[in-house]
Parts: sequence; structure tokens; C-alpha cells
Amino acid sequence: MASFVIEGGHRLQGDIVPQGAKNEALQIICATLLTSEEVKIYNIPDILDVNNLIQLLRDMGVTVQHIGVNAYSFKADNVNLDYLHCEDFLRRSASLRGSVMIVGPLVARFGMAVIPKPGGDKIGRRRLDTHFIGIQKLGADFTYYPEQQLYEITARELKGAYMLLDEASVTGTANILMAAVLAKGTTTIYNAACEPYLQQLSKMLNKMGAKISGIGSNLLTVEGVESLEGCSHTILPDMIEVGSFIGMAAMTGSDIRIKNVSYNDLGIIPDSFRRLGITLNQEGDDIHVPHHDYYEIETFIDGSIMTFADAPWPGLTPDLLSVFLVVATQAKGSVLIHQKMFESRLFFVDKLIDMGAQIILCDPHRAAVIGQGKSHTLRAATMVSPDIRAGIALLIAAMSADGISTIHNIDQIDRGYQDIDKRLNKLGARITRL
Ligand SMILES: CC(=O)N[C@H]1[C@@H](OP(=O)(O)OP(=O)(O)OC[C@H]2O[C@@H](n3ccc(=O)[nH]c3=O)[C@H](O)[C@@H]2O)O[C@H](CO)[C@@H](O)[C@@H]1O
Ligand SMILES: C=C(OP(=O)(O)O)C(=O)O
Repeated sequence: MASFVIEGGHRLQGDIVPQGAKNEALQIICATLLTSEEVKIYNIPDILDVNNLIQLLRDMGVTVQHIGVNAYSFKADNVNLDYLHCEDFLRRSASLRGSVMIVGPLVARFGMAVIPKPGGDKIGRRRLDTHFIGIQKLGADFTYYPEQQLYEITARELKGAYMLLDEASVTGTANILMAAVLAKGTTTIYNAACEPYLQQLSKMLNKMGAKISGIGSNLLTVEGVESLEGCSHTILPDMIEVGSFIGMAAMTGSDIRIKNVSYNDLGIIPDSFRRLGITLNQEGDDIHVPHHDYYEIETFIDGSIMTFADAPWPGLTPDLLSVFLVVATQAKGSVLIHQKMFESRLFFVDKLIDMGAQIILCDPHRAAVIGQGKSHTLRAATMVSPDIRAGIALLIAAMSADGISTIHNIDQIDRGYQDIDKRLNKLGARITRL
């Protein structure tokens, strides 16, 4: 397992361009299975999860060509469904979360799909009921084989239906949507997730000939069509990476410009950092984070302690709470971090406590952070990255700490952040990959 060795205390200076969004890329790449025509995708991040998904499609018989920097074309005119039954497929698709989204396209186009329990971050229970109940409502049959942890879905014909999802699942909505675009008749999905990832997927599907309305809302209406055609699509900048850089800059006292962030797609993220006391200036489509000597967490208007809690979009994404938490340790003031969706995502605070941060883990979902201001610098430590976002939070902590820290298991960071060491070193960080 690779590791990072980080010499803390160096300020960053300069411009950084965010990568394409991981969670959008995973949806968009799966959507290429919906047509036999060529689909060109630009701004694909070069990260482990995405590369594993691209390889999975190649192994299924999709012709994938590298057509430029971070750009690929996909042509799914000869998909080998037998591959879905081999060991190699099961192993590879179980390595990432996004692979579950091949189910919707495969059922819609070929009437069958098999998928093992998907991988992804081990951050608590991550059920798939919403996906399969939704696809069943369209007329598919579904069997779960508990011993192999395998899901099998077959359908003679998909028919449009009304459905009210039991939760606004991001990958679940994407899966159902990709099945519904080729179903007969009208599908209505209420309580749909509506992150920019899903807005982008819907826009791409419409470019391919689908008829989706209600984009950006939690009520999607889909008029099924016979077939879809090829298109070109460009992936948005990764809003989680943008947020990670804002927090990193403030905590390390850096002065950076995050280029071409697609500001209007960041939702509540910039204002949430502002409530943490961080100054960030929107300049055109860039965000400039100036040097901070200190930042002070706001209280609520009535003087009570600030709470950051996740919520389905347009609420605050759960994927940034680990970053808010670490950045709060060096703020003045206190904040309660409430991770409602996942029950095992806050345990990494132990490492921050070892580094000298003042945090009370109230229960698996809530941590109270007592910011000590920048005069109480964190101590260097040796740690293991448990998941992508805890990993980036620990990297931020190590970059701001006194001394040399080591983070093991950085595959967990590489799953979601492209060449993070090289890109940050260009701005003045001291990160060595072992
Ligand atoms: C590949 C991908 O796109 N991964 C993202 C996707 O995962 P993913 O699509 O797997 O996550 P879901 O949206 O399905 O659900 C996340 C968890 O939150 C719970 N839940 C969900 C919705 C809700 O309204 N209330 C609620 O409690 C679910 O039970 C589940 O345990 O969305 C998550 C939630 O934004 C993100 O953390 C992941 O980065
Ligand atoms: C939880 C995440 O990813 P995944 O769903 O791929 O595990 C994430 O991106 O923070």
C-alpha cells in the first residue's frame, strides 16, 4: 500500500484547476452503454475508480479510445453479456461504487444485468433497495443471491411507471433514470436526487434523444423512446475537490486561485465555508481564497452553536463534512458536525485528536469541534486513510501541522483525487509518495 510523507507548515501559492467530477463521470460512463453509437466524453478525471470503470466497460466489449487529455470515446455496439458471469467481472465491479450504475442501461437495452455488492467507501450501511425497487416498478424481475452477494435483474420489456423513492439516492436515481429512458410510456420519479451529477446526466441523455423534464428538481418525468444516439459531453469540475481546496487553503494560510469552478453549480458550498469564517472571492468563474491569519466560525443568529449537517441536494453534500470538520479545528469558535447519512464516516477524528485537535465524538453521527485558532498548531502524526474524504481531511491536517506526518493507504485518496501530490507540490506543498 502506498503512503504519503508530508512536511507540514508550507503555504501554498498559485492557481489550481479542479479535476472533472468523479461522481458525475461514473454516471456518464455507464450511460454510454445505452447506445450502439459513439459517445465522446471530455474532462474525465484520471483517478482509480473511474479508470476501473473504463476498464470494466472495455472488458465487456465496449470500444474505448483515448481521444485527448482526459477525453475518451465509447462505442457499445458489441457488448458481451457472457462477460457478466465471469470471475473477473465480479472482482472488478465489486471494487467501486459506481459500477452499480451499469444495471439500468443493461436492463433497458439488453433485458438483463448482474452485479455483485458494489465497493466504494466503507462509511456505514449502503443499501441498494431504492435502485432495485425502482427498476422492479418498471417491470423487471429481481433476485438477490445472499451467499454470493449477487443481484440479478431481468426484463422482457420495461414499462413507464410512477414511483416515489424511499430516499433521494444519488446512484439509485441515476440507475432508474437510465432504465426509464428506454421504457415504453411515461415514468415519473418523485423524491429523485438532483445533484449537479444528475442534472448533467439528464442533459446528456436528452442530447442522446431521451425526453426528460424536471431536471434540477426532485420530480423527473421521462417519456420513453425507442433508442438513443451518440453525443458529446463535458464533465463539470468536481465540486468536492473545489471544496477540499477552499478548506485546505484556509487551514494552511495559503493564497490560491481555484480556476473555472462552475460557480453556479456549487450550490450552498461556498456560503457554508463563509459561515466557517473563510473569505472566498468569486472572480469570474474562479474562486480566490486569500491568505488567512485566522478565521472565526459564525454562530446562528440567536447565538447558538453553528451546526453543519448533510442533506440531499440542494442541501449540504455529505462528502464535504470531513473537510469542514478538519478546517474547524484551526478556527476560532465551535461547530457541531452532524453526518446524518453515514454512520461510520466520523471515526477518523481519533487521528485528529492525536494531533492535538479538540473534538468530542458525541456518537457515530455527531462530532463537536472546539476550534483553537491557528496559534494551536496540530502535531505531526502517522495515520491510515480510511476513506476518500477522511483521507483528504487528514492530508489537510498534515499539511498544516508542525513536523513530518505519514498517511498510509493513500489508494483511498487516489480513488477520488487525481495526482493530488504533484498538483499540490506545484503550489508549494511538500508531499512525497512512497
Ligand atoms: C458514486 C457516488 O455517486 N457516490 C455518492 C452517492 O453515493 P450513493 O448513491 O451510494 O448514496 P445514496 O445517495 O444512495 O445514499 C447515501 C446514504 O444516505 C442515506 N440517505 C440518502 C438520502 C437521504 O435522503 N437520506 C439518507 O439517509 C442512504 O440510506 C444511504 O445510506 O451519494 C452519496 C450521498 O450524497 C455520496 O456520499 C457518494 O459520494
Ligand atoms: C463516498 C464517496 O464515494 P463512493 O460512493 O464512490 O464510495 C465519495 O466520493 O465521497
